[in-house]
Amino acid sequence: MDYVAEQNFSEEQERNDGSAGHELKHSLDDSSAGKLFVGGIAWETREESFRKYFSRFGEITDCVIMMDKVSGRPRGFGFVTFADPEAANKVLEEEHIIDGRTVEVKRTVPKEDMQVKGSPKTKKIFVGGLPLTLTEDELKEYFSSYGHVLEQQIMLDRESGRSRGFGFITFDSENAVEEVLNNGRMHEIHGKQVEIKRAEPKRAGAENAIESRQHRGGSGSRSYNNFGGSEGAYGGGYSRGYGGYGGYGGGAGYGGGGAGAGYGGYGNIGGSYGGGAGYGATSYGAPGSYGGAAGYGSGRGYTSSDDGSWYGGARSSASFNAKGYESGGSTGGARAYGNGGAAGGRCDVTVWNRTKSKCEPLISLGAKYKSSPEEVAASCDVTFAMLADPESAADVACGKYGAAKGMGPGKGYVDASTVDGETSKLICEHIRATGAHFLEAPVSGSKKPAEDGQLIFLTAGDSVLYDKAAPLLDIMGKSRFYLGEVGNGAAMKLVVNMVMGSMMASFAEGLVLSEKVGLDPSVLVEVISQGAISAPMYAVKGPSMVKSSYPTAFPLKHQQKDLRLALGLAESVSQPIPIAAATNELYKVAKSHGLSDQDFSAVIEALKVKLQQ
Ligand SMILES: NC(=O)C1=CN([C@@H]2O[C@H](COP(=O)(O)OP(=O)(O)OC[C@H]3O[C@@H](n4cnc5c(N)ncnc54)[C@H](OP(=O)(O)O)[C@@H]3O)[C@@H](O)[C@H]2O)C=CC1
Ligand SMILES: O=CC(=O)O
Repeated sequence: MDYVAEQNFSEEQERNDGSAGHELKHSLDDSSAGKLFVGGIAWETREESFRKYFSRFGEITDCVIMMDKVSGRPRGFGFVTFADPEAANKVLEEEHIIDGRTVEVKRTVPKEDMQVKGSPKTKKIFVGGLPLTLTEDELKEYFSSYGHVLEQQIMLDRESGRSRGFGFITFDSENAVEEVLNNGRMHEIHGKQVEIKRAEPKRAGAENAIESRQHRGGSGSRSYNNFGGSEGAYGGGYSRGYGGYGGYGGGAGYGGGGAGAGYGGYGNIGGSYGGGAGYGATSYGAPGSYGGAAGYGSGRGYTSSDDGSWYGGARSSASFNAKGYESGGSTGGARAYGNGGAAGGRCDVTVWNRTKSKCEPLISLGAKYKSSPEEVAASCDVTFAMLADPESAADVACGKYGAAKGMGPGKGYVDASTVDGETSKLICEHIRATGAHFLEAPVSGSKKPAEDGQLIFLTAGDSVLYDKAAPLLDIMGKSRFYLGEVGNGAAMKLVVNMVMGSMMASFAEGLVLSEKVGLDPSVLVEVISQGAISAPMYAVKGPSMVKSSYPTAFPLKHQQKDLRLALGLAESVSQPIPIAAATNELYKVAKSHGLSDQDFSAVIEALKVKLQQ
């Protein structure tokens, strides 16, 4: 039977992992009588107003709104502790609206109570944060001191065969599990702190996860995908509506078959659980991350109360329809098909692509088709676009039959294309002129992360649309950043891709040079993957680069476009970026050798050409 990690909740961990600079004044356990969990807090709510609101019920001894440690943004939930437990009881009797948003208040439960009530006895444990080089035998050896190990398992990435940094141990008795946990939740194995949790049958975990999604979508409340470390825990123990995406790493691999459900979670603890497709060998989105809301995208049963739409359809700038997505080219298309994506039945999808045939796979899965961006936008509440470049993005949004023509008050346009800030602002102007809202939302993450719902959205623009589109973004992505004014999302994306393009070029140089001096480039890939400069990108692309094979995930022409736009961005602030400038030249050479539509890793061919000359 498959298992998921036990879901329990530790506010202490939440604070340590995710609360920016808030002192932990007292533990969850000694304050639960007067302590309440508050979920669904508006992004704009500050601790001051939060405290003020609840102070009408009695004296508050502590209150906190949890912050995402990476983005510094609020995570949509917090805690308030009253000196008198009676005050907490009063709070629980009423409905609460803070800054225009109905919040959900629940009683907290002491951790040990929760474990007693919520943790069935089990002979199996989940072990997360394993050193990637640890073998199953070594794992067994460590735990054998606690009891007889019947089975040991380290989960491997399907594509690379590498450890995903987590696994399971099955003992022959439940006592052994208790022994392990009596020695603490964190154990040191081969010099690394690993996390232990009770495993429980997958069915329960999956149900929890689905429940979470339904709650989220159904209530239309904000999504909590950034809950990170305690996300799964949170859902399990408290309010399953808030982020309970149970388990580890999910997405592609473990849990598969629609049960990314079981293994999502572990967003921001830091470490390297290799969560989801992201950390596994499938992408280069978020090394070292636990995968955020991994599994989220891949779970079935999510229903959104918001209408949305995507442009896209395979290889298009399609637009999707309410409750759906677009797909677009390599990335967009993948999203629409991927893991129970819109076309997989969770959302109504309307698509458009200038090449209609590319929409066919989506149409066959139930998507509606409209014959122009204007028509898509007119029929949907939220329209997503993902176009090749600034020119096509502007044309599809602002052109003759462009989306802006179909927009109006109450609607929203989310542009996920990678473009420069100026283009984004231009599109924004056209959309806002109709009374609609605009959000730029370029993504980090390629075809596979898109399929697995593991994209990272870099958004900026109208926050009201950010909130509205959040449930849809969370189907497609594992995390989202809201970066303020239009242009900031574009800039962030360009900086990220500037780094990525240079990393790839440098890696390519290493491969070519190693071969030239008589080394085996495959060994170089292995050496790099074990050291401090390892990156999922190298592990994923390296083996095929060694074989001169470049299956397209991120087209080389787009990488060069991004470098070009990054150079423009740097120019606008007189910032020298000499590495990126040289890298750009290399990609230009690759393009001139007909490699535009190959994966950007094909940039290595430009070096081969040069060296031969
Ligand atoms: N692929 C990836 O890994 C990632 C891509 N991105 C970015 O996302 C965007 C899309 O990338 P990707 O899907 O890979 O690109 P593709 O080249 O695969 O797809 C581009 C899409 O744009 C459409 N298009 C191009 N020109 C026009 C035009 N003039 N009018 C209307 N539609 C047009 C194409 O239509 P048609 O099918 O008819 O040619 C196609 O649907 C790019 O900005 C890219 O930088 C961001 C992150 C990752
Ligand atoms: O923009 C490309 C990506 O992989 O991210």
